[in-house]
Amino acid sequence: MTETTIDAALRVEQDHLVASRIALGHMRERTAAITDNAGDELTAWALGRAKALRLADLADRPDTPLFFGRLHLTDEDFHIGRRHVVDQSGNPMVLDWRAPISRSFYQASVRQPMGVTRRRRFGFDGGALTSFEDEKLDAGDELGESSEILAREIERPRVGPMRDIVATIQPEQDDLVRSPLDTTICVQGAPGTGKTAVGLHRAAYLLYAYREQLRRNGVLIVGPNESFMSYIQNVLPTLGEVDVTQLTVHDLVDTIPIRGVDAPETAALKHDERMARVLHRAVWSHVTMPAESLMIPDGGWRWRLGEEYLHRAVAEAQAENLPYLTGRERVRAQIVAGVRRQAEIRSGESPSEAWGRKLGRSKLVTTFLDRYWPALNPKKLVTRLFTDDVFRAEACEGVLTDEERDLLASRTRQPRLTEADTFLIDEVEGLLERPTGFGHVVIDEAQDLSAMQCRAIARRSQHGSLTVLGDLAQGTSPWTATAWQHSLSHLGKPDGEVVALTTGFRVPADVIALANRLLPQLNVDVPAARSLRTDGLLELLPTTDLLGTIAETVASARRFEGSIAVIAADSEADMLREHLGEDDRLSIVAAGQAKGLEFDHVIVAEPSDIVAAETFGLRRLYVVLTRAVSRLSVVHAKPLPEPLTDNASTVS
Ligand SMILES: Nc1ncnc2c1ncn2[C@@H]1O[C@H](COP(=O)(O)OP(=O)(O)OP(=O)(O)O)[C@@H](O)[C@H]1O
Repeated sequence: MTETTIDAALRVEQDHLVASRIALGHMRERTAAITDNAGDELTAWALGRAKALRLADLADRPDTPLFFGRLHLTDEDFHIGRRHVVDQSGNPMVLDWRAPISRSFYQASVRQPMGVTRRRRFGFDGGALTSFEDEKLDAGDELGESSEILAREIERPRVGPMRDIVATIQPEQDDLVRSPLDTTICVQGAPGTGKTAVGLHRAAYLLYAYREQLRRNGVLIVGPNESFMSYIQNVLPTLGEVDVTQLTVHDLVDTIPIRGVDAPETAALKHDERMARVLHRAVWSHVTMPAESLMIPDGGWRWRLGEEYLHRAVAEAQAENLPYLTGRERVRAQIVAGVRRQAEIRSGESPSEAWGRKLGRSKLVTTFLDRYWPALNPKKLVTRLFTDDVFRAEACEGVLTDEERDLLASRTRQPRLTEADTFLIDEVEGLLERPTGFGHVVIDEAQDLSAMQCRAIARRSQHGSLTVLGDLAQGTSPWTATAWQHSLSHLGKPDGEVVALTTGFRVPADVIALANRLLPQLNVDVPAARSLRTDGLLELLPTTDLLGTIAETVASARRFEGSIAVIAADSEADMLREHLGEDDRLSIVAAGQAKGLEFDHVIVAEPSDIVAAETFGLRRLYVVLTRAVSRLSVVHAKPLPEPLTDNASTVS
């Protein structure tokens, strides 16, 4: 195309963008005009909520493109964007990226054109359309990873929270994003390969493709900590999905105040899967077989339920594998049924439902249940496990060693409950009653979850599916996963498929090459990342004045656009924060908090201290080094950790 035909074509596209924004405005007006005070209060509330969600979905964000691509099929063409936009007569102006036709925008290739003759990608500056790039697939013309628009997108300076990648999702990512609702997938992705992005886009895709199903039970996103949650929290709303629950794994079970801290070996034990067996036994040890008959006065009658009948009622409820409290109710119902049958035989008619309810709730029946199948309080039960030696010994017998059992013992009658205890209490709650489950759960940084944390998630996704995201090489928790199969079993989805992502979109090639030197020593079997990015800067800066060199490096980092982070061992972060200050562009980040985040320029302070600070220190360093989007400076006064010393010289 000549310069002028390109300009003319661009103008036509810009006009289409303006027209689409106007059409979206009309759609919003039509939605706003829908009356929501029809019917009873509940219907009006439901309508009002649906309308508010729809309006939020139709919000125009002037700083993001309404469409980012155009597909020419043999005899029709479509613009592809964030949501459906139709004109006043209902003709499509923009197709939602999640619609079935849009799939070919992400997947079509010269080898498999999927009916696409030409694919156009648009370049944007904020919400303004500035360029386009064509691939004439029918003429054998395909850009793939060499697309300049893709390069610009992954090289752009990062500011603020995470953005969506909807315009440039790559084919292998798209396969994961569009996998069906009934499939659980586990993505083992090297740093910066887009795991988090894929998980969030999958959530948005499922909410579109299975809206009715998911409206009932919803979608949950689980992440490791608050800073990570706030980093990702805007992605789904910009994709039009506002009705999603986003929680840290701690908030998922957060019902009691945490006042204590466990010794490391006690915490590790409490997070071990064997605790599930201990708790199961502790709960069910409360059920005993009735050793008496029950006389029930009812008006002028006295009904008798024999020991054998009651025995059978308890045994059958126990055999049914129901949640504990449902089992208790089952026995109550059997008692009522037994009396009802006698009353029917005696009088020839069946007593009313209200009679049955009253009888079931009577003091006599409840006292009987309290003796043989008592109601339980999860917090009290867990506390008793720590404080009652006999109870603990019985629950742990044959499951834990004596030393392990003793680790659970509390020295006080009122032990201060710890973070690990919240998962034990949640496990007990799950044994008593099934929690309401989500239709789909996305779990990020899943390699760090313990067996008991996985089980807490499993309880909330029993009838739903999962997207499990993580990287075994970045596992740093004391109970970090060593194989995805274990995590998937604890998550209740042993058949989930494990898929690897290895193309890196964040970390420049030189930086990933440095980080990859650590991989052989991380004791995990994962494929290394290859970077799509050949730009970037890596410098190793030995110094005798650590603080001075860090301050100088920060000053020179400010010459470039984008975010800067100084990442240091947790114990040093406060001191550095005091020394360097923080502002819009500069963050001082404790190594323990860096997971999942990214910054244009990362300055790593004294890597050997980061390694020395914890058991999985080398993995922590691997996480820290791979946070860099464009530039990485490693400042050190002590020798570098051994794997980094090979050929270590200033590289740029
Ligand atoms: N297809 C893509 N197009 C453009 N940018 C992408 C694409 N995929 C990923 N990215 C960008 O790459 C960066 C890394 O993505 P993301 O954080 O999802 O990776 P990750 O695998 O979760 O990384 P880590 O495990 O290191 O935390 C983000 O800035 C993301 O926007």
